[in-house]
Amino acid sequence: MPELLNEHACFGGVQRFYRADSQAIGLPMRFSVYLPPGAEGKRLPVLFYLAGLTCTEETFMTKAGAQRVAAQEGLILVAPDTSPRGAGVAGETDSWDFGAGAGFYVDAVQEPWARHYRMYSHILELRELVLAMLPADPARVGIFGHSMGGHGALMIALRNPELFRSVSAFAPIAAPIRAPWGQKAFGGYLGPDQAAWRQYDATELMNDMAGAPFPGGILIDQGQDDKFLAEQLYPEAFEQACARAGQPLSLRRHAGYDHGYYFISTFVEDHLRFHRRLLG
Ligand SMILES: N[C@@H](CCC(=O)N[C@@H](CSC=O)C(=O)NCC(=O)O)C(=O)O
Repeated sequence: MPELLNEHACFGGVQRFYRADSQAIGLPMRFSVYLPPGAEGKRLPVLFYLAGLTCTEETFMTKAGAQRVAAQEGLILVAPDTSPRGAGVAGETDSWDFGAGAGFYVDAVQEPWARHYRMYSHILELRELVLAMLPADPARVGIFGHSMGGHGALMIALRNPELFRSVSAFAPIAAPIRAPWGQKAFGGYLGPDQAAWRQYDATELMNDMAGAPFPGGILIDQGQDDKFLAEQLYPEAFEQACARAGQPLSLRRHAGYDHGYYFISTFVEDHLRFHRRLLG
């Protein structure tokens, strides 16, 4: 059973932080949950948020300001950590864009990462755990995220449209195969064979689609003053792949906004309402 580490009243609901043994990771993993008011005796929609490089299960809950709208909309929010912690891999905390805090939501197959760095499987396992422990409706689960996690949300949703009914992202690393961050992570976790990287690249997955996996649309917000935009993010590649597949996409470009949580907190309400509308 998950261990409740702490909880805080928040907008009439409760903000909780948990630790639970992870079969996928082989270590305890932390995650956070926001439970809106009035959940007793109900089955509520659930929205997973995947955070970016250097973040933890706390970042979104403390910085995005999402709980007020989640309380209004009756949405459960769940935020996992971004990597295993304390895996004991030599050098895992040496860089901020690979290793600890940078799991990239893939299942590593390269040593020495393959034993614990299995974040793709962890997200799917956490979905099952959350559905079993919370007043959650398994037919109404959405996913979104930011940067590394924005890409993780797109990629996991595209691979599992039967498990996630809605998907959106803030400034995702939309085509990681083309990005220095993605090349470093996929090379390290998956090895040199780039053919094996495609299964974890949202743009490549969308390029392979014969039709729209999310006919209700996908929402992406992107700041135009994002210092990572030109080198790392490639939203236009994902946009072209969606157009090719006939996937409706709302890619909103915002002048003046950067990559950080001031940007996310500005538009998070739109994302929560977007998911609530699609999840019902
Ligand atoms: N240390 C880095 C900056 C790291 C950073 O910007 N992380 C982003 C996610 S980037 C892609 O996944 C983030 O969300 N940080 C947390 C925050 O509170 O802003 C550098 O030196 O540039």
